[in-house]
Amino acid sequence: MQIETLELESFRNYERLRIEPGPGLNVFSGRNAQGKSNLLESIYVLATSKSTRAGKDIELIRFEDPVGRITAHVTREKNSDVALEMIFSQTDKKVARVNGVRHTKLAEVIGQLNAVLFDSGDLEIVRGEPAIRRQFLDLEIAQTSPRYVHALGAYRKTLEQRNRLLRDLRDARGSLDGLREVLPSWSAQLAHHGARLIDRRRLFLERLGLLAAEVHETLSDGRDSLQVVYVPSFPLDGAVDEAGVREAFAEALAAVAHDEMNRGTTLRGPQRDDLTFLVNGSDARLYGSQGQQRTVALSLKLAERQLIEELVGEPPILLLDDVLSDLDDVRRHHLFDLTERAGSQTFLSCTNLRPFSKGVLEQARVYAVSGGKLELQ
Ligand SMILES: Nc1ncnc2c1ncn2[C@@H]1O[C@H](COP(=O)(O)OP(=O)(O)OP(=O)(O)O)[C@@H](O)[C@H]1O
Repeated sequence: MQIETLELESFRNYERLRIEPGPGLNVFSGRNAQGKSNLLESIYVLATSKSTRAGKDIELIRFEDPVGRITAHVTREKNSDVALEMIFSQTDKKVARVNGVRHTKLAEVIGQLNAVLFDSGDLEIVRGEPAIRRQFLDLEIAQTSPRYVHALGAYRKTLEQRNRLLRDLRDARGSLDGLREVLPSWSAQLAHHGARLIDRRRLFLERLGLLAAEVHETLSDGRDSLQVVYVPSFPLDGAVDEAGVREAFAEALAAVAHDEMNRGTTLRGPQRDDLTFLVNGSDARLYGSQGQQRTVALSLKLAERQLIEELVGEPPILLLDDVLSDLDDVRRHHLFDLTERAGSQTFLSCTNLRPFSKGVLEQARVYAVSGGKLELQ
């Protein structure tokens, strides 16, 4: 999968831009606030229809302009080449075109181009709150599993209703017998939808954990080991499949039902899941150095890259937004080596070229970024 041409029109601080990136490493170097992240963001938006930085689509349109546009010509090994276009307007909904055919349902566009973004925000996956790790899990699994997206929606709805019931029971101080009678059926529904999420998360993490451990070993030059541990909110007790998880979940809910009625909220389930990243056996969130935490985040993203490749049959595009600053020389060397061997077209932003060896720069296409303009070096 490769972007042959990328064109931006009134996107962020780019008035007009057209580039023909190389098939391997593309480096975008420049001072702060020149448009490096904006450029990488445009590719991510084209792939996923969402920005991780913009709260609203109109933030993507260049100040004062009515319409912003991203266009790319993508060659793919497994599918025919594709022309992608995404248009943002101050007044209308965003529109995407695939080979000139207009789509307003963006779900039909996602997946035409696969990209994995690594930016400084990903560090929060390691050191932030559990909710960030759950969001990471949900986003990554959703990319390749529409079934998971459905289960997630159904679970959230059921959880909301069950919590409302528990609040009613708490506020009525147990006097509403009729309400208490319906709790088991809500618990069964919750266990039904929740088991699907938990089972999928478990399988996904098994695969991602193995891949991330391999990448991590290479990035740390064999010095640090990584273990990704799934921490569900109740013991899975050897449950081997979705039915087993459902049973364990239902039992866990029954065991805390009294407590839940007193507190007015659901105390077990995937909304309380967490992940632990063990580096050499210690929790990286609590004991890891910043460099080690960054290496864990980078390993997860590179593992995700590999998983997508396994699922779609060709390597996705890699977007590395200012990730070199906290890696030592050894990790940096391995990162370049890995991305090169992986065969992913890579877009990397940085503030200077010092971290690169001569050999890497000779192979790369290097652009200087200044004030929303690019110059090929
Ligand atoms: N919608 C917009 N219209 C015009 N300019 C914008 C828009 N959104 C952001 N900018 C400008 O883009 C610049 C930031 O660009 P970007 O985030 O790509 O920086 P960067 O080169 O990656 O810098 P850093 O190294 O600090 O991360 C800022 O000057 C900001 O004002």
